[in-house]
Amino acid sequence: MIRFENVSKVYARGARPALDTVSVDIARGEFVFLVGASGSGKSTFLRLALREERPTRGRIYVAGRDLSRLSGWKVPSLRRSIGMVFQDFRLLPNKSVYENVAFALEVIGRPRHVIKTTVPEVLEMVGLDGKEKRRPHELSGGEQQRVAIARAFVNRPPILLADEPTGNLDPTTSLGIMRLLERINRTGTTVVMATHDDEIVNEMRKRVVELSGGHTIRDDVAGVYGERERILPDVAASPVLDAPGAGERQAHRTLPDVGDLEAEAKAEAAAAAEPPPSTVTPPSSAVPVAYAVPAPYAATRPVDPSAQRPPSDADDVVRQVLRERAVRTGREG
Ligand SMILES: Nc1ncnc2c1ncn2[C@@H]1O[C@H](COP(=O)(O)OP(=O)(O)OP(=O)(O)O)[C@@H](O)[C@H]1O
Repeated sequence: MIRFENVSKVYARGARPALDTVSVDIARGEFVFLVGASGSGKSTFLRLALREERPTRGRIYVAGRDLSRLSGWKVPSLRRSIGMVFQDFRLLPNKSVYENVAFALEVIGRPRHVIKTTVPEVLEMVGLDGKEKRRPHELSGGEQQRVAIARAFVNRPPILLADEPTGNLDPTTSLGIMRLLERINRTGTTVVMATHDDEIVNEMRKRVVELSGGHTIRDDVAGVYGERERILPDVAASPVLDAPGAGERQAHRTLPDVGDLEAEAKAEAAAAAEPPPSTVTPPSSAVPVAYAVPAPYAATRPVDPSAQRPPSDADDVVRQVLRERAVRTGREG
């Protein structure tokens, strides 16, 4: 479905390649995490697949098309076969939830009666029925991302690309978003997600392609985020020892059943109402285990200011979680 053959990308003459001889083959229906430090080439990979950028060398095939032979007028048709989700949601601020999703169908000329039936269906699928009339600023971050996913998926593209879709969300909300992406993947859609989020990658156990300095340094069928499997092969699979401090974080994460939108919505609401993490006592069964493991790499991408909305209790919790993560990352690194 997506095939990179010895692909290199050099943005400016003399610059280090953003991607260097990368070969990756992603089959129809796969779910793939693209991980790597900031600047390793993840977004470049996604932009090349979207034909937003052209490779300097190598061949790229997407949804049966050889992108090197794709003439300009066929690019919109390629893009219709790819849904794209971003960290900062990129919703139209003056349009309602319904209009944001409908817009994606209007621009490709779908008839009004199709839009009228399709939009409510997809909004129900992402758990936003009842919120059709709200504007983006009247939604939580998780809800805004659900709108963005609905918009990306409403045309039922065979491929969904997501660039840090949980980067602005707290852990519980992120899990709800992951469940949604997983559900979309189960409909047969190929999902490729660039992320820094070690918890999510470790939890999902999907294929992991790791980039470093533009090179592919790892391609694991059911991988974890960082180096731990190679360092501590015996403990890496243990849920309690899954990550340094995982016990503390576990106290904030209620894992809803797959497909249970109501439970996911409740979990998000509970996360927003929860006191900051530092005031929560971890359950005795989840006592954090102290062992020295190098941090894989820091989540260095800053929260995008364009994604900001009026402050709420949920924002306070998110800020607190991000602060704590930053402190923890600094301590481990
Ligand atoms: N438009 C551009 N012009 C010049 N250089 C670029 C451009 N986009 C990216 N780069 C460079 O290419 C390299 C890879 O960047 P890329 O954005 O693909 O990394 P990334 O892994 O997505 O990083 P992050 O996790 O921070 O988003 C970096 O060195 C970056 O500075």
